[in-house]
Amino acid sequence: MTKKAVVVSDTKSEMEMTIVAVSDSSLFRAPVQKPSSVGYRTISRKKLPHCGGGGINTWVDIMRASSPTHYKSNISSQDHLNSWMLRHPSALNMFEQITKASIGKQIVMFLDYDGTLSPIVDDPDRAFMSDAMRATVRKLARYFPTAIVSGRCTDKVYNFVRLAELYYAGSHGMDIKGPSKGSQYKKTAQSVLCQPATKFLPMIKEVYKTLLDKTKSTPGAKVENNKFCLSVHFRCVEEKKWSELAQKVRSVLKDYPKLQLTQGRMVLEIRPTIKWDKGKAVEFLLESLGYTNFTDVFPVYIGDDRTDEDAFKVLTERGQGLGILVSKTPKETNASYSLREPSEVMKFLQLLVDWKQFNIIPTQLITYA
Ligand SMILES: O=P(O)(O)OC[C@H]1O[C@H](O[C@H]2O[C@H](CO)[C@@H](O)[C@H](O)[C@H]2O)[C@H](O)[C@@H](O)[C@@H]1O
Repeated sequence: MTKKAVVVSDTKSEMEMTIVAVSDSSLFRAPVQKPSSVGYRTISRKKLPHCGGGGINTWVDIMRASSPTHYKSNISSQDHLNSWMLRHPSALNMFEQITKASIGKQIVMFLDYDGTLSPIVDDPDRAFMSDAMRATVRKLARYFPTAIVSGRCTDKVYNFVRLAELYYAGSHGMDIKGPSKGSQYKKTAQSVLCQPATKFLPMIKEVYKTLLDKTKSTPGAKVENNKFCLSVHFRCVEEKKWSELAQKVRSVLKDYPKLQLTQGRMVLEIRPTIKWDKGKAVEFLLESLGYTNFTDVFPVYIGDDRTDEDAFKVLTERGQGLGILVSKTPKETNASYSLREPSEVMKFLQLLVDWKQFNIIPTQLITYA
């Protein structure tokens, strides 16, 4: 059967309202149309070259690719955005279809933190979420089991979010904790639910100290200890120093083949080489919540970063629920939908609350068209 979905773009253009034909089964899947590689960031989320592999230039290219100012498109950026929006429509405009697809299923919410609940800022220690966002997430958790899935360590992200009723999967899912109080969805008295990388703790501590020492002479570089993983931030490092910084990180990691390097938004992330990521954390949490049956659950994952792609991919592969990428610019993604920024994430979460609380027909809520 074929349905028609109204896609309304944010931007003033001929694409403002487009009727797209989508089949029932493809509505919540990754887009059917294969994206042209022209103008897309082609640096994939694969691991960065380790000590042996890839020259220093490869590293710097990868660092550049994570900076929006370096993003270059061969086609007009407006056309590019419009075509991307057709394949990843705004979750606000698709709200009715999303809620319809969830009927008869329990929605479970997975929310990334940085760039999703809080705006990206220069100082990682000051990435606060607004009180309004906190109040919205609190309401959301009353109606739907809700988990924060973050690259930060669980304690740190908890200190930003400060909602005891949520699940937290910190360190890219390597430190999963259940609600400490106030959740009807709490399934067990245990607080720590899963820590698959415990044996790496001494190594991570050692590398943290070495990286602090090695990078202290690079102005603007910041090393963050996320317990089971580390972040080396280069957002505030002058571009001409990126190569030097990459070289320093590389020289430290060459002695630790059991650690791998991945990349986030202007950050190099160091983590154990275990087969565990945000996608695995989502699967673990769904099982912990008792949703082993594919037909009774509708997971929704919202995130902005490359590490969130592991979770989007899991949902796409399971053919379950949907992923929403938070981005203002076109990016290669496994997510089906998009939201432009944290303020839109808040609107979407509020729509879910209103829909559940007041049973309001979603179209009455949508004013974005
Ligand atoms: O999975 P997340 O919750 O998105 O965590 C990923 C990284 O987020 C933080 O860094 C990012 O946000 C900072 C504050 O806005 C920004 O300065 C930085 O450039 C971003 O990469 C966090 O500090 C990292 O440790 C996380 O790995």
